[in-house]
Amino acid sequence: MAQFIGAIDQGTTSTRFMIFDRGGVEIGRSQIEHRQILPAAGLVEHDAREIWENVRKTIDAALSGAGLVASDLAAIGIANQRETTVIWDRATGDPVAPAIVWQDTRTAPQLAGLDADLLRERTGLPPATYFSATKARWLLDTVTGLRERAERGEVLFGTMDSWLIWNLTGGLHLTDVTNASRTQLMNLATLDWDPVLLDIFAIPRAMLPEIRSSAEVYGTADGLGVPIAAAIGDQQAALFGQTCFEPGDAKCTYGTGNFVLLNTGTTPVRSTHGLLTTVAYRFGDQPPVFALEGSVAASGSAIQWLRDQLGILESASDSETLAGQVEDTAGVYFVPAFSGLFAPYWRPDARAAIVGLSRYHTAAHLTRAALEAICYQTRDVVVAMAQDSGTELDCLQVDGGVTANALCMQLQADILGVPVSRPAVAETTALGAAYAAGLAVGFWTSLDELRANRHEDRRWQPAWTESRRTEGTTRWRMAIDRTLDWA
Ligand SMILES: Nc1ncnc2c1ncn2[C@@H]1O[C@H](COP(=O)(O)OP(=O)(O)O)[C@@H](O)[C@H]1O
Ligand SMILES: O=P(O)(O)OC[C@H](O)CO
Repeated sequence: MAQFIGAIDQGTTSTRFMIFDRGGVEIGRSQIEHRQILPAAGLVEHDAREIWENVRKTIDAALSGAGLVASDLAAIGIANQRETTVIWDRATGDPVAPAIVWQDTRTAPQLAGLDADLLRERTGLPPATYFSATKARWLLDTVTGLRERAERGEVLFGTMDSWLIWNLTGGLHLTDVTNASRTQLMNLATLDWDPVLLDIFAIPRAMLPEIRSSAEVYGTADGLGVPIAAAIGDQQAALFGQTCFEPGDAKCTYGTGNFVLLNTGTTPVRSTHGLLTTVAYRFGDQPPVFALEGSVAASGSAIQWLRDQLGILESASDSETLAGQVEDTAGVYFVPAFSGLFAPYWRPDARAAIVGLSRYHTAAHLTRAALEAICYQTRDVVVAMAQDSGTELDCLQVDGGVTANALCMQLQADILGVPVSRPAVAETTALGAAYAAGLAVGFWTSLDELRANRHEDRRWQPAWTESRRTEGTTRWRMAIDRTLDWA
């Protein structure tokens, strides 16, 4: 059998292809950033064609960089940014419009009048611009003739997993259950498209992909001859890559946003504190495993904003050096509600605010406030999770781009009041997709094998006093209040 597994990690800011061996050790990688298309305030788009080209380029580059060929891969798994919506022409394969990214808030007017209780009951999700349903509807209502073409089955809807599977396999139209659970069109009880939801959002069923499990052979990648054996939303993939296989296991991934997921086992737990109920993974015909999720829209993107829009950082990693020049934020709080506030607040009317500024403050204070914001937002969802599930974390397992920032991880332990643990393989999203694909083709045969692959790289202990933490969280909450009722 081939000795390696490949994983596509198609994220919000970049696309990676990673190659792992049986011990979960990285053997090769390639990564390409794609354009963030920001046509107006609140609008975030991607070029799906560019993303597909980057997938092809990263596969080729990672293989050649590692001195391997496609036949060295036993399978490929896909992890992807979720909710981002692509509609493409079935005959030509061309996207009909730019992909609408999960952070995009253009569909806020659609939220008025939606039945929140019905949506939460059927989908585990509140009404929000975040999910795919309003985005697909917006395209169908806005692109001339698109609705009629969708009803005739001439155009297809998909999240990034579907778009990539379609292109990789030369025309299979599939999604996995974790991605489908983020469209707001799938019923959590039946794990199928729900006719009532399709009616509410006016989505023709003819354009929807078939829902499959997260780990099974869907088809073979054209030109590579390698089975595509997993598709899983990137946050669920990170949960899997962190080996959070038992109810009560949780992780936080810090990328463009923050995403805390708690494995709740085979029974979905309904949130009353602003969290999402979502599918964590489903393997073949085994029962699905569910998760509670706290999704935070902007975390690493606040660092990108300081870099790209304000120009006060050369690179994201400079944030650690700059913020380290000051002892604290000297009373500054930065709430990066660029896309409104997601969990646990769900306030599309919120917009970002920086409060507490005086002439004394410098770029260092602002950058430190951005790092603290990443951590306060995680704390907000961890607190909601404890209220919903009764699970008090004794340690937070972390991964994602921002965890390279040791100062930020120390602040996270300080603000949370529990230790923070980073694994040796920080690319847990790609690793989770690789694990799922490897299990599907028998490359790995048990979860214990995967558990044995996890090693801690570094642990941060809380250093703040309880009173400093209380003061910080109280002021943070006051800053949150100042962002509301704005958009
Ligand atoms: N050293 C760092 N300190 C703070 N933020 C960082 C650092 N390195 C990367 N980031 C942030 O992490 C994000 C990229 O992380 P990644 O896991 O690749 O995200 P995604 O999967 O959303 O594309 C970017 O928003 C970037 O600003
Ligand atoms: O691409 P990431 O890592 O920012 O994750 C995005 C999430 O999947 C959005 O729900």
